[in-house]
Amino acid sequence: MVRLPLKQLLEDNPKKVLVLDGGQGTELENRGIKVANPVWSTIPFISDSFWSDESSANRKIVKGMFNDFLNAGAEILMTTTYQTSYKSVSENTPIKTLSEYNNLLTRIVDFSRVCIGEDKYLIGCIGPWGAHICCEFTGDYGPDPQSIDFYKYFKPQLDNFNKSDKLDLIGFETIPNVHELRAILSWDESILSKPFYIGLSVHEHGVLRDGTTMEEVAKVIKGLGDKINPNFSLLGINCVSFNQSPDILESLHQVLPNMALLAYPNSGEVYDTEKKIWLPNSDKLNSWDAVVKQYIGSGARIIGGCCRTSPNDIQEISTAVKKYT
Ligand code: MET
Ligand SMILES: [Zn+2]
Repeated sequence: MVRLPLKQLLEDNPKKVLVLDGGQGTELENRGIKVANPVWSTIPFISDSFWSDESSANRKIVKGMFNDFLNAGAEILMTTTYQTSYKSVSENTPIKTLSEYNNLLTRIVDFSRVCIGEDKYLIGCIGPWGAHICCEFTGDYGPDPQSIDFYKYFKPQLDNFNKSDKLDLIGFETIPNVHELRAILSWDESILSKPFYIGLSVHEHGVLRDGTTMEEVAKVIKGLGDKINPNFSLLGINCVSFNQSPDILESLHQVLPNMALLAYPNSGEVYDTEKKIWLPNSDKLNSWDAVVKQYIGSGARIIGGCCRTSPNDIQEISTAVKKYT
């Protein structure tokens, strides 16, 4: 095995902090792929030419993105499968059957693994239920969130990722709603058989997008006691406001001091989910150097960037991680 199992790497080296990549979806957009569509960054993989034509322009773009994140210092990278749920794909693309869907996911994972090589860690990225109706930044899951069948929504993607030996970790990203958090944490090893993390979508005032406090989040986790799935490896925040992210991570650390954390904020620009555009961040208060220092002090073990962060950001993160570990 070229890579130590990720959990072992983190446990055996308590000081090790892994540098994650940046916002793949927005980075693909910067490079000319139109991601503003219902399957978002899955779009380049939907066309047959991506797979049949080795010199396809989109193939070069995706490869180039991974390359630039690697050169910037990323040691753990994600598949661009944030909006690749079976529901989103089968409702919005010509891919309709479960077997075509599995073929798509397997091809994406295999391609991503080839792009990053055997020595880097690969995360199978899974967006929240809310992503398919654009509410991961409001957390508004409708009048009856407790009756949503989250497992039905996630199962096809999970089943595929669980089986993949090319993936080291499953990442549930941008989870904005406590019912969804509870659902994911209720799944045992028969449902989630690979190490996984949960990235919370947190409001700049420090509560989950649906208003749940970090104390309540901690209560959900502590309440599970030893029933918690042993594959639950890290908790953290992603796509949260850059400026507020150190305080938010610290508040999570305060309530869950023994939990390995991860943080990958967005650039601070604000996403308009209707128009699918980014509105500028008028005042960037901190540097990556300062932010990374605080994250590490708050127990972060994986640090990177989310939407609108680029290889340049990852380079700055990587420099800061080296400085503070
Ligand atoms: N990992 C995802 C991406 O960069 C996260 C999106 S958050 C809206 O595309
Ligand atoms: Zn993001």
